[in-house]
Amino acid sequence: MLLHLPEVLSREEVAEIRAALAEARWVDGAASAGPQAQKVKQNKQLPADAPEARTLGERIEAALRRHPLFQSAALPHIVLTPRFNAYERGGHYGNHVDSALHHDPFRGVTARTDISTTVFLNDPDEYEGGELIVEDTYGAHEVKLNAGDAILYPSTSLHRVEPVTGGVRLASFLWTQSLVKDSEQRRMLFELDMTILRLRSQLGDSEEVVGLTAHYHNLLRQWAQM
Ligand SMILES: O=C(O)CCC(=O)C(=O)O
Ligand SMILES: [Fe+2]
Repeated sequence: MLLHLPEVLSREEVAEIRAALAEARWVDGAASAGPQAQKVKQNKQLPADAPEARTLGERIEAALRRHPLFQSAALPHIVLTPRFNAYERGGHYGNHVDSALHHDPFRGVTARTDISTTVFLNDPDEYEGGELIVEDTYGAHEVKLNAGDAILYPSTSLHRVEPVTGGVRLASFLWTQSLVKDSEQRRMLFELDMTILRLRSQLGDSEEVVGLTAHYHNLLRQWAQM
């Protein structure tokens, strides 16, 4: 499941984060990729252990955690500290799958990557190219969102960032270990949760709504792993 999260960051937050990124020290992104991804990666990143990356990353994480769709769709167990990348002058990231495990130097934890997230920090008209393409069994999906919006996709999917042929594409990206490892189970829980929300707004806490809510929690109890 690909999910668009609108307005994770406000316009003001985007502007503040971009101002801080303009002052930050950037390094070659290939250094932090595995052997396959390294060959197809051409971008810049903030060093994963840079103090300024931590402060900015924690702002992104707090904003995501406030977003009701993120909670429901990701069912986060561990959110790794968000990182930052920049693509310009033909910068791109060819087809790859994210490494199964990632270490968070700030928290000293290693997490399984179940869900990948990109938070866009530029509007689409600020750069040429730079689409995030995510492949799943239904084909290839092209994603280019407004500044402050985010996309969630299963970390199992092959994906790439097309060359940026004009302007600069800035983004924050991160991985989440979900309480529910299986993406189909997560999708069913998300759809059930959204349906219950709609029913509750129509019917209030009727007996049926309470019954479905019990099913939701009992399924989550079956499937959640910590
Ligand atoms: O820049 C993006 O949207 C995705 C980056 C990415 O795929 C990665 O760093 O693994
Ligand atoms: Fe990736």
